[in-house]
Amino acid sequence: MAKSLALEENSFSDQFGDNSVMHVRFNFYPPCTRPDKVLGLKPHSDRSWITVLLQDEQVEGLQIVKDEKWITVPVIPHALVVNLGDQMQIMSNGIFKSPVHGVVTNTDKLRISVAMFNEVEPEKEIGPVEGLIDENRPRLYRNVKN
Ligand SMILES: O=C(O)CCC(=O)C(=O)O
Ligand SMILES: [Fe+2]
Repeated sequence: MAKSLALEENSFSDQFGDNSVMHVRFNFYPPCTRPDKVLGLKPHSDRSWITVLLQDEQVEGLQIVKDEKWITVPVIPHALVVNLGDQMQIMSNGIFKSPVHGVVTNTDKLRISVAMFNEVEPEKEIGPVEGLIDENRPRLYRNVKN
């Protein structure tokens, strides 16, 4: 990803710290009689730098905002969904986006997913890579900790 922006290969990974963390969350969405009223997971963006998601093989539910519209992420058996999070948006000074997404419920089927969040070391400050800040693209984010 760094190379695709003509940066040194380790420009982002240098910011991860020696003790970067991975959190894994198992999500269970029971069937719901009122999917029009009840969300499985409210709209959010992930704070990670990258999230790898194993969706339920049979039941759709994940939606993502693209061009101001909600679109359903299709279920592709044995495929992983790779999603960028806020830490990558910050380090890339807004070039890589951390999309807003959420999960809708289903009237008659339960749904399970497994999300793996890769995050920088908790006490490490991250910020936009210097090479991505210039007069045309000013610094969009201050330095922050996880
Ligand atoms: O269940 C899903 O497909 C998405 C889960 C998710 O966005 C999350 O755990 O942050
Ligand atoms: Fe998420």
